Amino acid sequence: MDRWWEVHISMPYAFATWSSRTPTIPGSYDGDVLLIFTMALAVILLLLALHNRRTAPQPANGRPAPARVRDCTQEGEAAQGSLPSGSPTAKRLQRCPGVMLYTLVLTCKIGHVDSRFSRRRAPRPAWTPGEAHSRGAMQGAARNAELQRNLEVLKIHETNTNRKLGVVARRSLPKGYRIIYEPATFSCYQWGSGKRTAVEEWSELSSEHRRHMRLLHTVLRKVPDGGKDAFKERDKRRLESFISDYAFSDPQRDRAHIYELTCYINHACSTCANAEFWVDSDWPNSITVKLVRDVKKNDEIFICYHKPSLYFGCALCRYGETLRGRLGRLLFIIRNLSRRRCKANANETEPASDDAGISAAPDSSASNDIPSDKALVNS
Ligand SMILES: C[S@@+](CC[C@H](N)C(=O)[O-])C[C@H]1O[C@@H](n2cnc3c(N)ncnc32)[C@H](O)[C@@H]1O
Repeated sequence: MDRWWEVHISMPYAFATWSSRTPTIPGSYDGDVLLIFTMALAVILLLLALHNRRTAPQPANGRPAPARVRDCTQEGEAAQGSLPSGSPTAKRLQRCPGVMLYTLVLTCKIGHVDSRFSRRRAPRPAWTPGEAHSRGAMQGAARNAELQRNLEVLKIHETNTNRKLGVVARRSLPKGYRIIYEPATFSCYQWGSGKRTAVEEWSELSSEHRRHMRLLHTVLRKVPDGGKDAFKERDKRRLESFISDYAFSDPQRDRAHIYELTCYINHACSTCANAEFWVDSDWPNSITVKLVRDVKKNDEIFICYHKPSLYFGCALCRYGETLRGRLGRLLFIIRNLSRRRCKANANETEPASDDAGISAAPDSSASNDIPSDKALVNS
């Protein structure tokens, strides 16, 4: 087969792409099965290719096989017909770039996803938005009261999934209930107008305000505190990526706004989301979040992000999840399993501790990332 190596590369990818677009049934694991199958297929093909290379017939004169460097110089000759197309060297040549390229692509793909997880995580803050307010003392009493009202019914909590933190209901709430009303803590131009002003706006904040935002969002701790001059290209990218991940746009789809509590609500598709939001077009661009169905105590709140380029898809039915999202989830499960095993070994003799008592947090059987006393619960 002349284009043998192309089959190696394209087949698993075609399958993986197809599987990532296949809609999944809510609550089923067929997406994971397809992914595992795809990866297994890829590994089998790779092993077959390596096996074929090893078992390729040796030259009759018993001399050792020529080195790959030599093979590669002979590639041109083979292509020009000076080597017989059926010779072992020519066959090996056909396989070598395919296998190498295939391994490279697969490694890059997996490595890319893995790097998101292997980055050293900043320690979780032991604060609540309420506490941060009182520490920062940058907001008026009215704003504090509003935030307090939000926190009476909601809390930020570890979800024990690859979604990390999420917002959970403290008690049962009826459909139509306004769970959040809060003004933006940070605004800038990010989309629409084509200009990005995140760095300028960040630099113009008072140091008290920046400190407050750092307390709220661990990601921002790596962003320099000083003025614009202190910003390197990497810091600028970090700030802009934070805005892209966490900000809500105003109705004009122009300015981006960061909210203290709403920023922690995770995404579900418009069919599965149990809440909806809207942003006021005028300053201070407050956001309102309202329930569109009844929720029980400890249910996680989901809104639809309405963003076109999401890779993670719906948290409940997984609609829109891409291959990257699936691999991310798979890696989280693998890492969590190994972490649980390590913890179990370490605590073999110690009595099991009572966890946060959040029964409905998704996958609550899995180990908690942060100790319960440090969970972001405003009790
Ligand atoms: C606005 S933040 C939500 C808070 C976030 N979970 C945290 O711990 O900071 C958006 C980020 O949460 C994660 N996320 C939100 N919804 C998700 C979902 N359905 N599945 C996986 N990850 C999700 C993604 O990493 C996304 O970039």
